[in-house]
Amino acid sequence: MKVSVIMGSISDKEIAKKTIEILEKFNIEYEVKVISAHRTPDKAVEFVKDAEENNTEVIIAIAGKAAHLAGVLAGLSTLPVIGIPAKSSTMDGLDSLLSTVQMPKGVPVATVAINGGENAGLLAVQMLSLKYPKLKEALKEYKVELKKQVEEMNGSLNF
Ligand SMILES: Nc1c(C(=O)O)ncn1[C@@H]1O[C@H](COP(=O)(O)O)[C@@H](O)[C@H]1O
Repeated sequence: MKVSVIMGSISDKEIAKKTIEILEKFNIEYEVKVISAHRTPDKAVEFVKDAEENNTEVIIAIAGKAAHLAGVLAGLSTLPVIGIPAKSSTMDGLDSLLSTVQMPKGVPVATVAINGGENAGLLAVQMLSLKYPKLKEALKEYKVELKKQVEEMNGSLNF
């Protein structure tokens, strides 16, 4: 079981960190690579060719601006691809959001929010939990944690 986290550029690193934190919390093996569909198209093809043999079960692609990375990887692979639009330009990430989410039919990319590193990690865990029951249990515990956090917010209301 492995998740591959692919960034279009090292400038997307802070978003990748948020994803990795989640994957580590759930003890999921991962790899991180910089591959650009624009700048290194050959590497994108090569990565997808090897991905399944290397035990990758979910691909997470982070890209800003004209964010074609997730779509290209999805076009090359039958693995689920989660796209994280990165806020990296003068357009506040709306450019990346639209170019990640607006895929033509036949090639879905599960797109999370702009800079949504955590949710991309969690979505990957949820996908894997269909196959690995231990992860399902861990996700249930995570939900309990979330509930506690909201209860604490209510406990500290002070108007
Ligand atoms: N959108 C893409 C792709 C791609 O889609 O292949 N490759 C790089 N990029 C994005 O360009 C932005 C600026 O990159 P630089 O800072 O390296 O110029 C980054 O957010 C990257 O993800």
